[in-house]
Amino acid sequence: MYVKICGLREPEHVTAAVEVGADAVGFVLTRSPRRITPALARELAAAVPPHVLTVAVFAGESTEEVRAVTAEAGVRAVQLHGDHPHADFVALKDLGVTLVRAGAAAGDLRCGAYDEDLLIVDAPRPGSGEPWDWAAVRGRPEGRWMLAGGLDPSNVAGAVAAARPWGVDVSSGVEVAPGVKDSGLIRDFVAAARGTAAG
Ligand SMILES: O=C(O)c1ccccc1N[C@@H]1O[C@H](COP(=O)(O)O)[C@@H](O)[C@H]1O
Repeated sequence: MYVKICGLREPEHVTAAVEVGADAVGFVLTRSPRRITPALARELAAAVPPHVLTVAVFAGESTEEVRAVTAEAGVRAVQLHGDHPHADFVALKDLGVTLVRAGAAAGDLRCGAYDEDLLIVDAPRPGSGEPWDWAAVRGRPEGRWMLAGGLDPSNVAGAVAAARPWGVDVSSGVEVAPGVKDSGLIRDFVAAARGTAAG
């Protein structure tokens, strides 16, 4: 089970995510209580070992802005929310980073349909922490896709059983307040997602 922890802002939480075995860590570079500067993202990404993917999260910015900010942040993947056309993903191919397409369950659910490398199937309002009907997508997405939206340590195992994703992505569910992560919740989430939780 691939696990991405998103919206990280503090070195201690990046370290916690890496230590408990997260596969990817996300930095939000778009409008959000979790937004950080490209310079801080670069600093945080520099401490992440190469086997963990560093992801910059955008929502609706132009490809020119995505390109410039990604270079400044020094990350290895770009995650695009919003109604980006296929052409935007094609235009970003030469960045040489992993491209992640994120959207609600209403869109095209085939990973690769837009030349992306990974797909995230999310709630209608990304980063809101609102659960949705995860079971409704079971059997529909194809390829390397992550389930997101309202996941937390207490519900992720059930969500995985219901939707059968390749991976999971979380932000709000490992926070004690909007934008404030908790290392214990990060640990619990990764364990629960992989079915290794105690008790
Ligand atoms: O986390 C944010 O603030 C955010 C803002 C804008 C676009 C995407 C954002 N995060 C993504 O939303 C989901 C997590 O949602 P939740 O908070 O766990 O319900 C995930 O894909 C994040 O990468």
